[in-house]
Amino acid sequence: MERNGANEVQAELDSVEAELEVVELQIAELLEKQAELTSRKKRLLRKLEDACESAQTAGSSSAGSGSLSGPVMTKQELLRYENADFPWSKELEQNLKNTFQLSKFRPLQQKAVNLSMSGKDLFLVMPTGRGKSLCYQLPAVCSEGFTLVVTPLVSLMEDQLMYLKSIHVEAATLNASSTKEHAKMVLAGMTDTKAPFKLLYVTPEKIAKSKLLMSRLEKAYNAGRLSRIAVDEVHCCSQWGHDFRPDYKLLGILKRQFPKVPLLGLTATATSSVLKDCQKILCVPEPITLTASFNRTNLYYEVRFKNSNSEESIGDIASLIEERYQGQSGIVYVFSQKDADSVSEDLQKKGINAYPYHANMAPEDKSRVHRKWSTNKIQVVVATVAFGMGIDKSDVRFVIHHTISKSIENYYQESGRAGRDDQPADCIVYFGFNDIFRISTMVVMENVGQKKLLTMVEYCQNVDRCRRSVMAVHFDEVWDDEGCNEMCDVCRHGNDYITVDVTQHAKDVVQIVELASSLDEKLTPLKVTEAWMGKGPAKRRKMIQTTILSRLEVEAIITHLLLQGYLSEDFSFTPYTTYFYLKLGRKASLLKNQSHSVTMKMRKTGLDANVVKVSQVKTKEGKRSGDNTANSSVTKKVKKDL
Ligand SMILES: Nc1ncnc2c1ncn2[C@@H]1O[C@H](COP(=O)(O)OP(=O)(O)OP(=O)(O)O)[C@@H](O)[C@H]1O
Ligand SMILES: [Mg+2]
Ligand SMILES: [Zn+2]
Repeated sequence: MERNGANEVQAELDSVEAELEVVELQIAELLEKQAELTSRKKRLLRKLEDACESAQTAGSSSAGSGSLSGPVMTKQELLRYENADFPWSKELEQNLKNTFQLSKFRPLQQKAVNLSMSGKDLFLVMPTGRGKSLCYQLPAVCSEGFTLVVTPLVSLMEDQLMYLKSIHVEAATLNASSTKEHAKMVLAGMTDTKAPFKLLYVTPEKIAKSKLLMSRLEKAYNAGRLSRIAVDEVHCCSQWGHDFRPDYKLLGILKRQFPKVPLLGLTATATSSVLKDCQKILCVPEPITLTASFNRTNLYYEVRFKNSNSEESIGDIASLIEERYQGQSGIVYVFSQKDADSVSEDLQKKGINAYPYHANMAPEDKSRVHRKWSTNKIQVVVATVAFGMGIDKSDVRFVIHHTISKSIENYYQESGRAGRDDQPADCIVYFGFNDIFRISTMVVMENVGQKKLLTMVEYCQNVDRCRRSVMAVHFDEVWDDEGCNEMCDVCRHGNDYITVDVTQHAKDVVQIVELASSLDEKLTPLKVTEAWMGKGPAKRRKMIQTTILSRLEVEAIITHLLLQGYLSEDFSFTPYTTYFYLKLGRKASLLKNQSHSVTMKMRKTGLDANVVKVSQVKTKEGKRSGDNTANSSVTKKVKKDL
């Protein structure tokens, strides 16, 4: 009797505990939702504030030219720097036209130049290819003495020197490959009143390691000849940035030793927390931050599904290049050096003038490919991310990602090589299921590697928000959906989505993973996919619910479950490789709750009434059909199974 009583109590206790677990997860979900809403609220308040302020100063601030911040000046005060009535304005104007041969400033350039000419410390965040270099080159030409420019790569330096030489601006460089005589000449030139150069480019290593350089800089400083310090790619200071370089950490010495020299930090991608970190590292007390809108209006963003069959995606890329970009210049970014070689070979076989580029090539081969591509003798460079910083070809009409990037920042930067001439250009990413895990195991050691990768996956998987708005939120920018102008696949193909209930699918997949774990087995995403599709061992098939969905659909749903936390990653290390397995995520137990449902937004194209419609978002017809666009084909078949 007593024993029975104890059993009953135990059973009730178990059930209460299970229920409690579900409640706790629901609380966690709500807290997540609260955080998201709070951040949206903050953004909207900022937007409102901006709107009120610009209404007060009607007409004086140009829309879309970016936002400003900084403790030293109010927005009102900053407006004055947009003007051309400074003592140096005439000289700037003349040099802009005659030396740089540019007809007018681009948004924010004039303000940045004026602020720097006034001796202010400045962080300039401006999308790649917008013309950050001019913001220190022009002041350099119009100031006494010289500007010290810190650049992370020698190739970047050489490009700039070549360009400056072509417009007859004197510039010099000091790096590891400088000869003794050259270095001697440059060091002497730093205090020469005849000013043999206006810009001196150095690597951060030089500052960190060369006492001689520091002592000459000090002399130049005391003689009033060090007019400005520019730190290019300033995000390299911060470990949170996407391109951390240890030597940048030591650059604080510059501001500490030369406090009166204005410093200008430049970057294309830095969130406010990265900038704060850079500010601390560089010892700049109160910089003004100018942030140009990240929005590159001439770029069309698109995501396409990549089939696990690589032949198919190469064929797709080849016909795109042949049909849409005939005779036009472009880049295909790939995951690895091996991929660079094989993809370019495949494209060559299909008659496309493509060449590989990766870090492991001999330096002369790399520069030959770069040169030939720059002069249009090669149409397509098939490259790893080694082909990155400093690529400044203005007429790149397409950047195709054969594999997703490892973060949104990286994607923004890489795709941003397109359309620097402001003419229309396309940024297309091929989104493949297996690539997620290839990259995942590569970034496993990085602090926030997984989190960043998942934001990229979210960008690709998403079909219910403008691609630009996804980036804007990521870059902390206030976003207005009209800013896209149908220049992304989501906006262009109409806002015609439905929400599909995938609860039963989620339960089936979770059951597969659960079963494996009860048998002490780990499943890779590929194994989960195959098991669910009924391709696993016959004995196992009887114990699970298999599906008739297509591979792409299965992959889309598993990706969704991973992004939503019903599944999560489980790494395993061997001396040779890292394995990615799927395990139950923190939300998996929510599925035990009868009332819990999992939904997924999908494009409506081709759907009929069999689909479980939870809510129909909008029904505007798209301008083009979106068949090759991510998720469209998924929805077509989900209906069969639902
Ligand atoms: N006011 C302007 N009008 C027209 N073209 C300009 C203007 N300012 C700069 N450019 C051109 O824009 C191109 C890109 O400039 P720059 O290399 O400075 O970009 P960036 O912002 O430093 O990009 P990245 O982040 O890739 O380094 C150059 O070819 C430059 O000549
Ligand atoms: Mg630059
Ligand atoms: Zn859009």
